Amino acid sequence: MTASADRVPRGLIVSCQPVTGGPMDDRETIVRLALAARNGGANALRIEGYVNVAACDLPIVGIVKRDLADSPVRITPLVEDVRALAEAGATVVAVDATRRARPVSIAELLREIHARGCLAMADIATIDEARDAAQLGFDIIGTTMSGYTGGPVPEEPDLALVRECRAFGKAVVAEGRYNTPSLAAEAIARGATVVCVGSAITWTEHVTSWFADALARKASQGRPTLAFDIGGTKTLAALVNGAVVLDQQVIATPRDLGTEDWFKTLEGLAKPWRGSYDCVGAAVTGLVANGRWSALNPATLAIPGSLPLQDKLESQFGVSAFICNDAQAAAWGEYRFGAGAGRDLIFLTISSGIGGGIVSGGRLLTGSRSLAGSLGQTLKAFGGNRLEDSASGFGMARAAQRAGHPLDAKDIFYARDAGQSWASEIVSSAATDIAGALVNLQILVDPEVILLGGGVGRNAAFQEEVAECLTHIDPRLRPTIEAATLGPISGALGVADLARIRL
Ligand SMILES: CC(=O)N[C@H](C=O)[C@@H](O)[C@H](O)[C@H](O)COP(=O)(O)O
Repeated sequence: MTASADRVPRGLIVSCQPVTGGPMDDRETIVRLALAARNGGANALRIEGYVNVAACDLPIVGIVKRDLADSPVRITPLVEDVRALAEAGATVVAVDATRRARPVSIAELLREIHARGCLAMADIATIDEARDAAQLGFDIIGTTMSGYTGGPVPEEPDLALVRECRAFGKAVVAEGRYNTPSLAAEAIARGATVVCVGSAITWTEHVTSWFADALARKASQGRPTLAFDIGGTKTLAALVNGAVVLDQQVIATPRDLGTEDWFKTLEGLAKPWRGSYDCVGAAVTGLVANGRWSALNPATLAIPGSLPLQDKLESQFGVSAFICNDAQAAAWGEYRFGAGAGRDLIFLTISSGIGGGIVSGGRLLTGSRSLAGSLGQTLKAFGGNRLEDSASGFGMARAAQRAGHPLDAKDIFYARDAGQSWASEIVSSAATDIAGALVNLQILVDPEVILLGGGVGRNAAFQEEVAECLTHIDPRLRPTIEAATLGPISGALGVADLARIRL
């Protein structure tokens, strides 16, 4: 271990930075917070302002915060800040090391930190910034700025970034939104050298608001939610209370997605219910990540670019909004109010396309990129077609077209029932593909039940064919298949419930 690594604090750093201008924002209170943190087991402190740094006796990560007119960089932006912190006795000097416009280069700040005999900590937001900092020669990388360089601040800490930062062989400080002991412990499990906690320990205002908000949310439960389900063909708007749809309207999905007119159309649908709801949820086809909506398969719905739908809905309706992939929302709907009834489940909708959602351990799994459960996008073979290309309603219609029968899925089923062999072959082939995918899902996720929804998925003949394929599978690997029960309202019920949980 190098001499500098020896001086890096371990365990817990407590950030003692009272809310600026708040009732605790004075030096005496900072010192009291610092002493209390030390008595509780903190090994070091993160302190803002060189005067405050001088007043405390634990190893200190010192910073100076400034609001500059021409740069968004706030943490220790100037060489004179580094100097003052070092003179005040900081062990570590932390600087904002994000790739944003700044008055002084990161390299210059780093030189000064080391020249003054302090350890240098880079407060970064991305893995590329971490790499830059490691290459420049910083001793410590902190995830401090993750979530704070634009867009809505996430609720969870960036544990994935902690793990990635380990690659550079530097000490890693997990910092930012480690608001519970178990999240802090998880950061250590992911390879953090030390965890820095601020708000949850020293921001009385924040901790108080967490409790106050939770109580207010509870008090508002039982109020209706405005829910949308925006699919490739239909858009449904509903006023929902728990499992009950109080009212609903359905229109063909307008193609001017994301335009002002389109938002006006949504507002028009919800007009009769104005004033009756206090949050809005939208279940949408395609990919939803960080409140933005984009297309996974533009053939289903051509969503223009990456749409900040969550924020837009919030400003359009003036209440808190939540958006989610439609199949994931439907999985949650079936779990809360439908055939899932509290069981670990996978919900698959097989209609014009194929979507899916996973609920495990009482949580909707969305995954790191919100792809979890998107079965239709899985490849049948590497470089080959997606499952959706062959086994969906559209896929079956394409196969029928190739066989000289330009019919949709519904008519293909009629033809099959009428004994047409070409139709039987198409249905069997789709059912076989789906059965294989279901076995793989069972092995990968091992749910108690897989629920089939959508026009094709709920077709009795299709379900029989799938069941027939599964009889050849080892019973230990064979999934339990049931029909979903909520039908076209599952996504709206699910997203309304998710929106309310987050409220
Ligand atoms: C982004 C930024 O300016 N973070 C600041 C850095 O000094 C502080 O406001 C945070 O409180 C500190 O990072 C600890 O994080 P949390 O309070 O979430 O435990």
